[in-house]
Amino acid sequence: MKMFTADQIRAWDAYTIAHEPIASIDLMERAALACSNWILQHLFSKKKLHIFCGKGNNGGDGLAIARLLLQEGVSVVTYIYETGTKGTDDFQHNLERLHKLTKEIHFIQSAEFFPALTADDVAIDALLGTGLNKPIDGLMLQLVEHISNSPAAVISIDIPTGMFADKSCKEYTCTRADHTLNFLVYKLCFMMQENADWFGEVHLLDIGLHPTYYYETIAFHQLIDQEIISSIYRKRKPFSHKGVFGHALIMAGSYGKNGAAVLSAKAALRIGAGLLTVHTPKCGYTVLQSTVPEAMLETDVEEQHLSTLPTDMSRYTAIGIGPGIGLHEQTAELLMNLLHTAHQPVVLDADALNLLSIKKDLTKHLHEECILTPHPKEFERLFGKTNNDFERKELALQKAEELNCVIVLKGHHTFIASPNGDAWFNNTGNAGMATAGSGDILTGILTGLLAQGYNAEEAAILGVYIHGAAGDLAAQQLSQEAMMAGDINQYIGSVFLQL
Ligand SMILES: NC(=O)C1=CN([C@@H]2O[C@H](COP(=O)(O)OP(=O)(O)OC[C@H]3O[C@@H](n4cnc5c(N)ncnc54)[C@H](OP(=O)(O)O)[C@@H]3O)[C@@H](O)[C@H]2O)[C@@H](O)CC1
Ligand SMILES: Nc1ncnc2c1ncn2[C@@H]1O[C@H](COP(=O)(O)OP(=O)(O)O)[C@@H](O)[C@H]1O
Ligand SMILES: [K+]
Repeated sequence: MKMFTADQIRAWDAYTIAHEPIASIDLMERAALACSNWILQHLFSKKKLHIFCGKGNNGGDGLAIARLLLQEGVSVVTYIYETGTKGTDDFQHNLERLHKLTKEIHFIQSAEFFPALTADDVAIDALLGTGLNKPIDGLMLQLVEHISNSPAAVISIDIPTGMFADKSCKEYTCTRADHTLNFLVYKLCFMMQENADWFGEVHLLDIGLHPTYYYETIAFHQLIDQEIISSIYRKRKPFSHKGVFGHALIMAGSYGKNGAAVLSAKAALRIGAGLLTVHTPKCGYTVLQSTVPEAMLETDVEEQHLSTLPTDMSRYTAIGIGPGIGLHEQTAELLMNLLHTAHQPVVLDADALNLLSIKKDLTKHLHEECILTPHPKEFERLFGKTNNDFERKELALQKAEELNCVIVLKGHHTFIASPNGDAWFNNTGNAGMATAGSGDILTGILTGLLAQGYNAEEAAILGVYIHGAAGDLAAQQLSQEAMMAGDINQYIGSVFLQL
């Protein structure tokens, strides 16, 4: 699904008005209807609704929502943030219509006009939407804080007031919503960890804008969805043999961390690699042979850490390195040898990334079939600090282009930066995956997909999606608390059955 900027959404609005054609006020009515239906369906109608409106079109939505809910018999009081200036045309029009229906319209000119809000109330935040052009301050800030700090349930229309759709508002305050009713397509701001405390649960509402604009407009970011996955995923042909699905090599484990190798190895097999060899230190031998009998094993000459590449590297179609390998000097040499010689696709994770951040000049050996999978801390070690999540995303794109490799920046909405500038956010996965070993499984998944011939960008998109979707199924069955990383592997098969 394409993700548009606030400017693009505004242009889509204008395109729909011109080409459907439809009057702007009728478009606002559609948006308001979608919101009021959502509110009615989610039982908030049982409580008293306080609708706070600005004088832009976000406020216009609020006024129309007030009218639609009043017509359904809901108890509604409307408040208008008074600026002393006239509202937009659609705002004024909706104000006239609301005046005909109710006397419960109050104007807020100072903090004395703020209503008391109780736990039985619902506050609807229609103060400011995508027209925000500076951080909120003064009375607007006080009102937003009043709403956010109240015990009422808070629903923001389109976007919490004070949040910028396309840039950071980390230093500022926004409405703290329980739910945000976001129109049409996800905005960038909802992908960012730093905003998570503000927007609550985001619900996507279709307000029926013209499809042609959607199809013809280039988006800078995409949210990975079923359609994208179906276009990448290749079904197996009936006559295929195991040679077709590649030979994956996983280099993982060290003394006390051979479990990481087990998790990665199982994931590489579950995702469908034809053959798998695991390269571990000698101490991993019994662990691997007894837990992953499907895998072949090439033990290192060293007992406790990796030091030397396996003998015939040309056998492998894809390589994954990093889970549990530690930071031994000899392991760093192995990584250096690998990057100097490997022509195959390579996934670098965990300690391979930490070694890379110690020996940064090795990054010049990365190539377009390499995938780096840092979590935010590893990303920072590799590429330095950024001021906020938006800057970090930009840095990931810049580094992907500079190093000519795919960067998978892991998080709740994992971000995939491609060397060609493509930018993808993932929408599967849950907090149950914030548990030791989840990342090791992703390494195995990505290596297994590369071995099967998916290119690095395809493998990253498909792999991150399947990893999260398997995590979601595991959480449904076992709870987020009780699930363990190994459980993610158990549900990879169920995800394939749904593709
Ligand atoms: N597809 C669509 O697009 C559809 C969009 N729709 C709705 O329209 C909304 C966008 O409406 P919008 O453009 O009128 O902007 P909105 O946010 O209501 O207010 C702008 C006003 O706020 C002011 N202002 C700005 N920053 C401020 C600040 N910090 N503190 C105080 N004031 C500030 C600014 O004043 P100025 O600085 O220009 O004087 C300006 O007057 C969108 O979110 C959605 O809800 C639907 O109705 C239909 C389909
Ligand atoms: N709250 C969350 N929501 C979605 N996915 C998550 C969440 N927490 C962790 N994950 C996923 O789990 C994996 C954790 O990887 P990583 O941090 O390397 O963990 P580990 O070092 O334990 O293997 C990543 O793929 C990440 O996207
Ligand atoms: K709002």
